[in-house]
Amino acid sequence: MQRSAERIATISAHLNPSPSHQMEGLSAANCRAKGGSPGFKVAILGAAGGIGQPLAMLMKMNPLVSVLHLYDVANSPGVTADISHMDTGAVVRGFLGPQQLEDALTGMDLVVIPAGVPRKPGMTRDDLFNINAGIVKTLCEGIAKCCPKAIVNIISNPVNSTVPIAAEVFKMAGTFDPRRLLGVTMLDVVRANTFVAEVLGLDPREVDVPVVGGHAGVTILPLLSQIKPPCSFTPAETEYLTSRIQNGGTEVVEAKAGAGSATLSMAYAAVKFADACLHGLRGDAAIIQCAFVSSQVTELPFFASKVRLGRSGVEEIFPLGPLNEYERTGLEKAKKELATSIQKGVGFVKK
Ligand SMILES: NC(=O)c1ccc[n+]([C@@H]2O[C@H](COP(=O)([O-])OP(=O)(O)OC[C@H]3O[C@@H](n4cnc5c(N)ncnc54)[C@H](O)[C@@H]3O)[C@@H](O)[C@H]2O)c1
Ligand SMILES: O=C(O)C[C@H](O)C(=O)O
Repeated sequence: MQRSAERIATISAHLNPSPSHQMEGLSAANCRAKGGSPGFKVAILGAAGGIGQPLAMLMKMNPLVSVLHLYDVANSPGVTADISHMDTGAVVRGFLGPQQLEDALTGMDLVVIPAGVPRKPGMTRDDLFNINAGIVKTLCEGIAKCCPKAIVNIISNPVNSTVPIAAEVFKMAGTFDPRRLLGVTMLDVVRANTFVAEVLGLDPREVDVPVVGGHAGVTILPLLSQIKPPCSFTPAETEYLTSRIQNGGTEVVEAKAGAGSATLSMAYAAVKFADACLHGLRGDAAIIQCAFVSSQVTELPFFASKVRLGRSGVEEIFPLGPLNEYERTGLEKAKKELATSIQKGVGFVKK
């Protein structure tokens, strides 16, 4: 946790304020502010995108954030100018293009990565691999160099491969700490809570569905037998809910009809997850969320399950707990597909 001491000067430096900001000798650079509130430094890579923009807005509203760096290869100055006018505590700085990546990353406590292309109807997440693998690799090389101790939240798809890519990059750089690398599967939990609450006639805020495995199709495995509050489902309800949760992303991709994939619900989920990471970093007790992490819960090197977040990132990984027959069958299918996706990510960096 660090105190920001250069609040206004940096806003001005990075946004190139227009003359209207500099009337009568007073510019943002010589206002009297001494510093921002104490908190964490967070970077968003891909901050001008469909997820990046609402994510940046929500992170600017988070009282745990003192400095917010918005990096993209396009349009980050405009998004930064816009977000920086919000009267919340975090200082916002914008960074544009690869030559500013290192400045964007230096000193960060948490880096959130939604950079990359989204799906169009008819595509799988794996169809994004060819473009997004290289993007995530480059960004992670920057993290290894400039903020190797940062917690990294990977949103870019296919998460089942991009997280292994990040791990390999960090291993090659000698900076890999498995506790600090987390694939964001929070949207699956958010969807599961919503859909289950609909079926049961409950408030979604009172429902907690563990979702394990990974983040694509059959690798998304909701454990309906372990929901809180404890409830039972008919076989038809189990089938409907599992299928809807596994295909929630495709539901949005088809509804957007070529205009991208989930952005607003994802920004909400990303901020919920990033906030949990920040509470963990602050040392708050019992911060537990599902995430796709380096894991020994199964024989696979990466797996999503409930984890406890703390000052070092992932401090405990919980076992899957008792599964029913339906979930055990789902787990075998999930592991088979996950193994291929993980290997594809590892191979991409090693080749
Ligand atoms: N994990 C999840 O649950 C989840 C949910 C939704 C979307 N996603 C994924 O998130 C990614 C982004 O989705 P979106 O809808 O925001 O896409 P988008 O196209 O709207 O935005 C992506 C942004 O990334 C930027 N970008 C491209 N290359 C970059 C680079 N090298 N460095 C920095 N920024 C770069 C683009 O300029 C753009 O602003 C996609 O891969 C999508 O599949 C994941
Ligand atoms: O479905 C997608 O391609 C985006 C994301 O992974 C989602 O689950 O919404």
